[in-house]
Amino acid sequence: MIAQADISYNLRSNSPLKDIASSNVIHLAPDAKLSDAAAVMTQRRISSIVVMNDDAIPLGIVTETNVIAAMQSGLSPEATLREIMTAPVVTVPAGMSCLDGYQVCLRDGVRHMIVVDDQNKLVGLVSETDFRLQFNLAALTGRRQVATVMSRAVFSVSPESRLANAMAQMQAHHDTCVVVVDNQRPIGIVTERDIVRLFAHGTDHTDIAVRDVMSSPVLTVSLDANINQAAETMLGAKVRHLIVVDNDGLMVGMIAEHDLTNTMAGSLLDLKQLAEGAFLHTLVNALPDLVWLKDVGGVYLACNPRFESMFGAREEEIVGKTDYDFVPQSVAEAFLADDRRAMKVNEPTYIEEWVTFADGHCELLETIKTPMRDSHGQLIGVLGIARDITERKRVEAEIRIAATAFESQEGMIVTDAEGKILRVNKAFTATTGYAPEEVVGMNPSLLSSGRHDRAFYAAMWDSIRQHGSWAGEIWNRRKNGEIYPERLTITAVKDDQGHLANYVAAFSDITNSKAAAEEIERLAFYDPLTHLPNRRLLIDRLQQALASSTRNGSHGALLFLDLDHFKTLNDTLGHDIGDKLLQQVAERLNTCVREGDTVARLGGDEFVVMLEDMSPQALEAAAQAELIGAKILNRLNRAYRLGTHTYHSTPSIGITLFSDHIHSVDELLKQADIAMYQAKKAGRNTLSFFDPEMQETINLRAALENELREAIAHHQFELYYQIQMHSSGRVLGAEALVRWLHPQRGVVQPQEFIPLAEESGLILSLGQWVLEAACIELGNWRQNPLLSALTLSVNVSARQFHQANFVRQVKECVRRYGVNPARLKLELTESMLLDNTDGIIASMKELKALGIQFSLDDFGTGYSSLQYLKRLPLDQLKIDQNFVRDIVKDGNDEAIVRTIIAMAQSMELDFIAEGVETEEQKQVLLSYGCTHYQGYLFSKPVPLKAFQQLVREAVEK
Ligand SMILES: Nc1nc2c(ncn2[C@@H]2O[C@@H]3COP(=O)(O)O[C@H]4[C@@H](O)[C@H](n5cnc6c(=O)[nH]c(N)nc65)O[C@@H]4COP(=O)(O)O[C@H]3[C@H]2O)c(=O)[nH]1
Repeated sequence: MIAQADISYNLRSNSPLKDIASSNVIHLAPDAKLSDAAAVMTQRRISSIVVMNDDAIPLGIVTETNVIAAMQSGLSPEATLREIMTAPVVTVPAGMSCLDGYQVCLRDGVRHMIVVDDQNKLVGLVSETDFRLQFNLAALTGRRQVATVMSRAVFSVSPESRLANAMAQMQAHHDTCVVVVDNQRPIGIVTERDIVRLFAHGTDHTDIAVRDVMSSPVLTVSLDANINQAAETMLGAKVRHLIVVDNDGLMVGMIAEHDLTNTMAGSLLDLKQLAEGAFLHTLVNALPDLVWLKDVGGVYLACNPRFESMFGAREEEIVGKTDYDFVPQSVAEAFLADDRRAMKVNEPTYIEEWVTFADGHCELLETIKTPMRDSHGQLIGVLGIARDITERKRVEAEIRIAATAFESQEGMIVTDAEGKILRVNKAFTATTGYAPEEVVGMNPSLLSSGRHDRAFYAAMWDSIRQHGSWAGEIWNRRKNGEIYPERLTITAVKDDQGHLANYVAAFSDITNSKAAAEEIERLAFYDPLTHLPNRRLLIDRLQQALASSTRNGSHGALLFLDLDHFKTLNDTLGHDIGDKLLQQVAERLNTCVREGDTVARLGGDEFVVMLEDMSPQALEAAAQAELIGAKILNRLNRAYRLGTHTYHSTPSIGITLFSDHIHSVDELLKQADIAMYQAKKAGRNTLSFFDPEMQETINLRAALENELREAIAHHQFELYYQIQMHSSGRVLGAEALVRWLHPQRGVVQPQEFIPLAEESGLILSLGQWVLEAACIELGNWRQNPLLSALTLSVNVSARQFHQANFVRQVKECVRRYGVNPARLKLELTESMLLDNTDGIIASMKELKALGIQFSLDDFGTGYSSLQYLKRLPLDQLKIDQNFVRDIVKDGNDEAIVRTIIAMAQSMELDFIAEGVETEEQKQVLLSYGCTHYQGYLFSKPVPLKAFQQLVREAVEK
């Protein structure tokens, strides 16, 4: 236990030597004489003299012992100090602690210590007394009795003994004094100082009795006195030896100053060692690190509690064992290999290793293995200290990851809570042009482009405050002044206490992606040829316009434009020229409307102009729309320069108004389209407003188309037969005419559905059905003598004939139903023969080769030239009923009929007049040589049975 009071000794023992060294050092030059030294010692009552050169460097020391040794060896008093001094002398630095200094004294067996400065120059001299006084060790060891410290083997002489003899004894025993006793009672003492004094006075010492030189009376101290008292006595009498006597005054020993100091200092050192031991023990046990010591053979010598937890065993269970007793063999071998390496390289070795503890958890340990040696330098084992660095490594890894993430492709800014920039990354510099040192400490607002108003930033900071982050697109400014768009995310970062600590901003320059997005938008929403909004964008805007007109009650208008005869331009001058016209039309349209209005191209030659914010009054709005429509008509009517061509184009414009959500976008577009169609019908190059009645017609048509589709699917058709007669009353054959047996409406005439079937394409399946039905019937006729010689004419529509597989269809029918091909007559119309003439002729020839006949219907209504007709492999011309109808009254028609007949005759074609209703007509025709007739005069088209009856009646006549 260290008493509070002892701490002061401790502190004093730590004070530097220069504090206790006496600076008033008696010194002589090395050339000084032995006699000088003895004289100085005697005069000044000192026991040593420092021998020093002119530079104040101590060269040696001359003590009383040196002087006496010189005397005994017979050296002349004239001998120099260089010859007798102790050299080299023990010097210690002035900054060394008193305790350490004293330990040097003990180690080197010297009683004086020369203290030097950095340049090795003399600072002072420290004696044992100085140490003792400094340490003030009396209090520490005051209770110890003199008996425990004194030396019992005291050399003593009788008063009559010769001094020479006494000196020889002193030298032999390395004693500094000899006690003169008389019957064991100390009566005097002869010290080195006494002898030196004699020498200084030049007294011959060889034959003097000690009684004559001894100091007397002698100072004694009793056996049971404590050393404190002994020390005080010595100090008071300025002596260095006390004779210890028993209660009877008989000498039992001697105590020297050296004994006192040594004892006291020894106590102090013990104390220090004790304290150091306790300190080390506490330290090692309190350490969070694992600490252990193994001998060279790997046997545990010690460990701390933390280490105990690794093996799950107490220190006493670990000591004396090896790693093999606690961990798997491979691990033990690895541990020992590290130990051996540390011992081999003889310096601390660092190892990082994952270690599994007894309780199963793992730690990453950073282990330092240090070879340990004893005070003689002998290797005694390995000291291990291991620290858990699991968390540190994790944090390091996180930091590394964070650092890597920080240096990402995105620009990063980290600010403090006040918004001052703390860090930026390389991507930041690459994007903004600012080096880190230019922005650290600044506010990120230095990047502001000026494109956003206060409200924008206020909303941004509101979001960060409320939700902890903000993300969006922002315009910023680079160092070179260029403004660029970036996608920015700002996140507020809080510390462990939840206080705002930083803001982290991550951004990427989206100049390129924005341009790409704009390009994509352009492609998605704009027509690449004219750069006008396309249908999608128009629909989008129309929806918005509808919503806003509903809100504010204003009208809007849709103008649907179609360029008249655009197809002809394309076909004649080519698509490039057509495209040029479209581009110029687009430009002109744009000049006709206001900023907020939309000009769109739907495709082909169709444009739509959408006008907004027109009058809430329908009539007024219509007038406004008409005005714009007229303006457009006017502009588009002006001549176009298309390459080298000057071209005139006219549009047909349909207009419809809108003011609320009653009509959908699609309905409105359809209305405008219908109106445009009306304009076309009205002669083109005009504008027409949408007429609801027309829409009704169109709706009906649409309904009819659906019904027709159904009818085809469910075979709601029947063939009627109109008889064809010879002027002789002989039946020639019939024309098959289709009828729709409508479930509600009854028999529907072909005029009501054939044109629609043609337009919608349904004519293909309908035509196929007719052909098959006709062939089935013709097949049946073949077996019937009444009918087998008759010809059946079947109407074939243009679209039907142009089908690639039409010839095959006909052949297949003829084959399947056993038709005599010569009895099948296909009726073609003149108009259908205008396109792809060569293809048609080829098909006709192929069918004709089978024996199938061809009749040209409606002859005379078209523009067929004789030249052209001559190329067709026809069998018959049909004189259209329009000419027959008025043949009796109209000279014109009569002339036409005669011409047709003449043509047919010249081409050696058969000919038949249709629509013959009266006997008169028949007679006129007959007078021109026309002997074949079809018409109500003979019969209307009738169902099969009725037709057969007709034939029967005709035969019977
Ligand atoms: N006023 C009057 N009319 C007469 C007289 N004689 C005949 N007709 C009518 O004139 C039309 C003659 O047929 P088309 O010119 O081929 O004209 C046909 C033909 O172009 C077409 N058509 C009829 N059936 C078919 C068919 O199966 N396929 C195709 N593609 N078209 C057909 O429908 C048109 C009309 O057929 P329908 O209504 O049956 O009308 C028939 C017939 O009833 C007459 O003396 N006076």
